[in-house]
Amino acid sequence: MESPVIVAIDGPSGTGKSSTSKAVAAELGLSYLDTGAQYRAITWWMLSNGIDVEDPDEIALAATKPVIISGTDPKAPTITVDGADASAPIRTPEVTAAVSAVSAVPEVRRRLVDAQRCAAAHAAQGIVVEGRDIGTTVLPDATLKIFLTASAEARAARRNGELKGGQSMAATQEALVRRDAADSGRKTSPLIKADDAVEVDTTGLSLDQVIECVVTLIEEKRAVR
Ligand SMILES: Nc1ncnc2c1ncn2[C@@H]1O[C@H](COP(=O)(O)OP(=O)(O)OP(=O)(O)O)[C@@H](O)[C@H]1O
Ligand SMILES: Nc1ccn([C@H]2C[C@H](O)[C@@H](COP(=O)(O)O)O2)c(=O)n1
Repeated sequence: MESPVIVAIDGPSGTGKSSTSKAVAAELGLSYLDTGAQYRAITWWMLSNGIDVEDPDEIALAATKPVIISGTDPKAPTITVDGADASAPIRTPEVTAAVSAVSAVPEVRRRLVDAQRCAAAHAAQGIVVEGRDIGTTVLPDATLKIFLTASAEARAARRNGELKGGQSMAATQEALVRRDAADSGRKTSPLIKADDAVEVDTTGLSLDQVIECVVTLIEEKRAVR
């Protein structure tokens, strides 16, 4: 029997990882895992429980306390923390501002990477997993690795479209670039392209074109297995 297809999609913020991964997984009948949502969920728990998110030792001591569960249906992904729906609170500006610091703590990464590998191992039809270190660390034997990129200007414009004008383009771009620098500069599992990943620059592509490109790459891999 053919082994399930495992797709790793990494890249900086706003390159289209979530939108692409969900659509590709839904089209091909695969599971979907948003690992950024898990780092956001643990960050939300830390902020809600009075943990100093500037103190890596305090974060490390608390890292195993919250119970984080991700639902992997690409048409209705879910995330709960200690049984409560966390899908809205993990998207607040407070969580976005703190998530890079929390996700740089090795104890946080260890527990989430274990959960991510477990989800991939149990996906009977295969899975699309998106994040920052999926191809390099979490699933180094993935069937296909994609690294999405886009200019900082394009990414800021996309984000501002979501924020519906609440922030200037320059401020959005500055926040994106600062988060990328923190995620790329950390010691443990930094954001970096895996040597064997296919880089797709999405700057001049529509979302539908990116989805089509990734589906084609997966079909090509499947055809030669
Ligand atoms: N190729 C594209 N062209 C235009 N808009 C796009 C494209 N890809 C994604 N978008 C839009 O850009 C925004 C950000 O996309 P998405 O959330 O998928 O990015 P991401 O890489 O997962 O970001 P983050 O890492 O911050 O979660 C969304 O509003 C999405 O609809
Ligand atoms: N595999 C991952 C996924 C995410 N992170 C961290 C770094 C990001 O800034 C943050 C939020 O991710 P997003 O929801 O914007 O995709 O989570 C990570 O370190 N490793």
